[in-house]
Amino acid sequence: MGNFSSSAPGLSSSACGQFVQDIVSSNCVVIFSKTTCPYCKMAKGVFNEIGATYKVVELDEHNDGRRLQETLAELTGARTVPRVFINGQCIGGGSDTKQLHQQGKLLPLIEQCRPCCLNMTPEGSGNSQNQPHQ
Ligand SMILES: N[C@@H](CCC(=O)N[C@@H](CS)C(=O)NCC(=O)O)C(=O)O
Ligand code: FES
Repeated sequence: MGNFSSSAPGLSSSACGQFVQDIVSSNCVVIFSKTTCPYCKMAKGVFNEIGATYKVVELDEHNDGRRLQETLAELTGARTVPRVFINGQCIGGGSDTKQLHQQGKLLPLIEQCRPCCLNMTPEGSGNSQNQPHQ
């Protein structure tokens, strides 16, 4: 038939919710982003600066990007990108990320993630002694 791309849903909205939950619970930092978005670049830049690894979902390259954006709007109260999650919690967008960093509050949030999920770069002074949990 060939017409299944017109309106056929990819992920259902509950599957989108599950997708988001899975990603944010298995990665310390997750950025839902669009490749062309300067605010998204700003958010990534902040995490690059502090040497934290992060998982990126580029909504403009994802088959279900629009649906995921709706899901994120429902979950976080804003349908803008980026939507940044640390340790399963949405901390807001790009400006919020930058502001938390300027206030010195971003790193403590990342440090609350389990150390096994935290990949700090070794060059970071004094931050290389994360003790693994048993
Ligand atoms: N202050 C917000 C601004 C984010 C924002 O305005 N994003 C716009 C694009 S630049 C957006 O997502 N618009 C809705 C859309 O693209 O669907 C932040 O820093 O995250
Ligand atoms: S600046 Fe345009 S998509 Fe974010």
